[in-house]
Amino acid sequence: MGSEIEKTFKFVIVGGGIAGVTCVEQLSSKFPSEDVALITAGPHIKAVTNYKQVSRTLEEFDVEEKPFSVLQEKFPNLTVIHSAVKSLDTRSHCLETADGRVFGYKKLCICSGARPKLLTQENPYVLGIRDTDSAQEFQKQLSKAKRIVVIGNGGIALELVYEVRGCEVIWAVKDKAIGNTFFDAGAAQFLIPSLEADKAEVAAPCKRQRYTTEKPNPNAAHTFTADEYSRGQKPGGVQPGSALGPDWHRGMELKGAEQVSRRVSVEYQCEVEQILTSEEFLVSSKQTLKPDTGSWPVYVQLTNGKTLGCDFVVSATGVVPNTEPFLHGNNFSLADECGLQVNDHLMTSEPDVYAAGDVCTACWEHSPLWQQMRLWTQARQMGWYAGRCMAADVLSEPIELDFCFELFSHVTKFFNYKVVLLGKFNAQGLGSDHELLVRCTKGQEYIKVVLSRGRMVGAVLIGETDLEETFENLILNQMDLTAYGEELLNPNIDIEDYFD
Ligand SMILES: Cc1cc2nc3c(=O)[nH]c(=O)nc-3n(C[C@H](O)[C@H](O)[C@H](O)COP(=O)(O)OP(=O)(O)OC[C@H]3O[C@@H](n4cnc5c(N)ncnc54)[C@H](O)[C@@H]3O)c2cc1C
Ligand SMILES: NC(=O)C1=CN([C@@H]2O[C@H](COP(=O)(O)OP(=O)(O)OC[C@H]3O[C@@H](n4cnc5c(N)ncnc54)[C@H](OP(=O)(O)O)[C@@H]3O)[C@@H](O)[C@H]2O)C=CC1
Repeated sequence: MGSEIEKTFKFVIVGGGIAGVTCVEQLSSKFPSEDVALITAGPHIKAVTNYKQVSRTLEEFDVEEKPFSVLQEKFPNLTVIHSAVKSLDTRSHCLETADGRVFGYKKLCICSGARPKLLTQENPYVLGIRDTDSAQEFQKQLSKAKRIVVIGNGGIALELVYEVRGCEVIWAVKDKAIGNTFFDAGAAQFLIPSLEADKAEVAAPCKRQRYTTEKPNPNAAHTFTADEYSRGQKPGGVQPGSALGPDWHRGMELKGAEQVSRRVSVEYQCEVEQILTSEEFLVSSKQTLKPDTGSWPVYVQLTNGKTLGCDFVVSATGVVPNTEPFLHGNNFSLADECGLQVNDHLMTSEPDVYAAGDVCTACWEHSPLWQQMRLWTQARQMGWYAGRCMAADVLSEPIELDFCFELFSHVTKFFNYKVVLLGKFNAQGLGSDHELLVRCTKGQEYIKVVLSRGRMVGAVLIGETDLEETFENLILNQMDLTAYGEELLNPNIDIEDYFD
């Protein structure tokens, strides 16, 4: 590092997303007389508001994009540094920002999030969605589009195919059913009619977490390349921001150039073979490819033999943790998907360096009912727990793994239905050692329970089932339910009262 250390802070947190901000709040309030710094590349911070613990593990909260001043006014001991971290030296305990300043730390927490794992880099016709700016760029491109191709079968794809209007959407998934990341084929079958129905006809709106942003920045229309994200660069004067979250599309018209309502077709069990420009397509179509009608700026060749022209491709194909600037010259252990490995105290393999949220990979021995998913709730829980672990370390106090890591729980909304996922909701890791109970009322609810050796280990609840708390208890207390058999889901038995 070239420059002199400008200041050494007791705690430095990198990243102004949910994980980083929650960690900052924890430490700034616990140590009001110590210097705390938040270094973040994005132009805003994410603040959790209206936090409510719904049950032992289920929580609800809203997220708001706020200016830095909100945090600084709340915590006089906090300094917010608006710049990307460019390099880290864990031996000398200091880091350098993109604007050339060097800061020291006693304890560091890396909460730099993740970036879209795009199918291909640097192709202007392949978009990813991560933050407010990339969502606005998507909206801009969509307003001129007649057809888009969405690749991926997880959260973003599920949201987009349902929300986009006025544009034909072709959705290509690797699997036999939609929504593979969140549920099974049965749930997919329950949800599929919603894609065909018009928006107003389907499930009644449900209460859920909200996401609000500052007014859009008119100069902020820029799609960040993965490289820009990972290096925290500053293209066009703007910085990569933190990830969007629930209801990010609310108040944002996701409308294409056509006068049609929702028009979605699904291509199952296929992947992208290659993405071609119109020129490449013309050349190859003369040889082997079967031409699609019309002329499009970009063509997607799928492994099922189809080649589809479209205005642009959305690569909703997961995320890759933003570890890049921190690794060089240090000795961080990385997980397969490149996350910073953390132990049950959220410590990385480097001394005094912690990590939380999307950037890290939970490498402790998990509770049999919990798994990591890169979600808003887990980012908040990890940020909060990392702050507590850092505090305990400084105070030489013992600390046990927080209860929130006992049971996986996620509340969200897909196709306008409330969706609750608990424990091993997709029988993850159970092999054949499980049985499923399912109750489904078309257009109303889908309930699936995963049982292993007579005990409930997971559940998927779609619709207003009101069963989440009862099932959460049954999963946590591991009661033997063998005697109840299929009666567990008998609609004529009020299971809530029964197990109360
Ligand atoms: C479109 C979309 C919809 C989603 N919907 C949901 C949902 O409905 N429910 C749900 O639970 N989850 C959802 N998620 C996932 C959720 O938003 C993320 O898991 C969560 O926000 C991650 O928080 P984080 O703090 O770890 O990272 P981020 O929010 O990505 O924050 C990372 C921060 O680090 C900063 N940063 C990055 N690199 C550097 C650097 N080198 N130097 C300094 N700062 C840096 C960034 O500017 C940013 O402020 C969604 C994600 C997306 C993209
Ligand atoms: N409501 C919610 O909870 C929401 C949560 N999110 C979160 O935001 C983040 C980003 O969302 P998203 O991008 O949808 O990520 P997800 O991880 O949810 O889904 C990625 C999907 O893309 C598939 N995929 C990966 N690589 C390829 C490829 N090369 N070709 C075709 N398909 C591929 C994956 O399949 P496979 O798994 O088989 O690799 C998976 O189905 C995630 O952490 C997600 O959890 C986003 C929106 C809503």
